[in-house]
Amino acid sequence: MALMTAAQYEESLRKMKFNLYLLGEKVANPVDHPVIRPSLNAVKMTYSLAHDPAHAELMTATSHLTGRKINRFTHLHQSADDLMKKVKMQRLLGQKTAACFQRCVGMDAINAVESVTFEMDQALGTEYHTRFNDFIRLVQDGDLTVDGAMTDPKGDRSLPPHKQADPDLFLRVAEKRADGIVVRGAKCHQTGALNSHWILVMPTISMGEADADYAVCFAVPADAAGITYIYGRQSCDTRKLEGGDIDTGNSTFGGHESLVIFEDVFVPWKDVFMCGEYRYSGALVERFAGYHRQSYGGCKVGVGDVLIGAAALAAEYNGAAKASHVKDKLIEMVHLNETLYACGIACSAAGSRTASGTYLIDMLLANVCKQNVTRFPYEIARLAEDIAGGLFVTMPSEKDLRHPEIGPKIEKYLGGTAGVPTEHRLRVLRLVENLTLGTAAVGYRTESMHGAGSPQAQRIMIARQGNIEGKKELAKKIAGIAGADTAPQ
Ligand SMILES: Cc1cc2nc3c(=O)[nH]c(=O)nc-3n(C[C@H](O)[C@H](O)[C@H](O)COP(=O)(O)OP(=O)(O)OC[C@H]3O[C@@H](n4cnc5c(N)ncnc54)[C@H](O)[C@@H]3O)c2cc1C
Repeated sequence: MALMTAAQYEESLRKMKFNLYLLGEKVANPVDHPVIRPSLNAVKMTYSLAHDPAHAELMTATSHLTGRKINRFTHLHQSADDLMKKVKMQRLLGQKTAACFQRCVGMDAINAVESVTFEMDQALGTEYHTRFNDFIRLVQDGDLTVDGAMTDPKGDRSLPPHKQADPDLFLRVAEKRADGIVVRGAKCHQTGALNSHWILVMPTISMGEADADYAVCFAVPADAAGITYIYGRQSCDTRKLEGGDIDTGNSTFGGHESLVIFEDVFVPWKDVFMCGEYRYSGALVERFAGYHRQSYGGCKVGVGDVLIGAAALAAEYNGAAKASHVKDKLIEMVHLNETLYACGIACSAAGSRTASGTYLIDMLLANVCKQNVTRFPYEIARLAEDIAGGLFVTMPSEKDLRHPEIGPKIEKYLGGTAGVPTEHRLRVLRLVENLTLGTAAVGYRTESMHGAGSPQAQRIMIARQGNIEGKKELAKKIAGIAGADTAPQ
């Protein structure tokens, strides 16, 4: 089986035995839990669209390892065209779900680990890449969802891992055995962890020699013994427990994040892809972050398309659609959204081949892409809130709308343009709320800020790759400045 159906994917998750806590209670069945279910539905879309002939070109690829047709989320990019198709696929899924569909972190992680392990084996004579290819075959043939786990709790941000008051604040190798390693620590903010079959753990920062125990990369079944999940709260999440389908804004799809704790988890050597080679941790972090910064030039754009559509509908439903400032605000939203897309496509088109054959995005452009992502969705959300009017945060609940006595009063007083049902107006306003302040704002706003690294992380990469010295030489030549300067650097 190289392509699972959405139903097979759901069944495969039912067989997982997660040790999960949500709202202070142990959850035996995450698949049917009303708080979690929308996030499963979003990942399911990555499976169902792969079977739709209309989307097969974006959603599937040919494995360079087996020659079989696989889901693009399990593919190792073999060309710049593959990189561009990835971004287009992410936009499509953002449009279909208006939420985080979670499968990108694993795709970005496998691509980063593949090229780095190749380079490690070439330089060090290790066998990490051979092992990793076996893991990739498993993922591709089984059409598995992988959680890309990079972010450690990090404790005191001014201290490296080995200087933390608690040695487990970065995930580490606690014991090396003949048959494998035992790891301890945690990963925070893990997107889609409970919708994943495997976790691919990577180091979170560039490490030095004293942190060699923390320079560890491995894969582990997501329900392995010793792993505990504590489900992350999202704004307005308990609305999903109230019944109805208006107040959630998007009752079908969502995303999720989780705190994942590893307490002496055993990993056999076959699934270990870095263990102490601290010099390679920086490259792994940079490549994973680079791919993920590219990803946002697709997924956030697709979600942005839905938000722009919702704002346009809100204006139509309250009679303001023809106002020139509203039209101009919608144009500005499109301009910002397409700028993000242009960045995602550009860093893909300018991608290049790594030593392993896997294609890597242009790092400078991917970092510029993400830097824009830390800003533009906020502006798009601001404009959507402007156009929506205040009702999207003050309107009564669905239960009030359905109430025999007060429902008709809501119908009468909260209607907009004649002929548009009040319920339609309220539904679209709840969607705006969902994307700007509700559960989906986790993905659309704060993940845009911090996901794939906080803004400063991109500025460091831009400083490193921006070639200011080269630009100075260009200016000197044009200005007719010859010879060396003595000005302090
Ligand atoms: C919705 C969401 C989903 C995510 N999904 C995933 C996922 O699937 N997998 C994954 O691995 N990670 C994931 N992340 C984690 C993401 O990569 C981190 O949030 C990001 O790297 C920032 O880390 P932090 O949240 O610990 O913030 P912090 O490190 O606490 O940063 C807060 C601020 O402090 C600054 N700062 C931090 N350290 C230093 C320092 N040493 N010196 C100077 N300034 C510093 C930062 O620049 C920032 O301004 C997700 C995050 C979010 C919000």
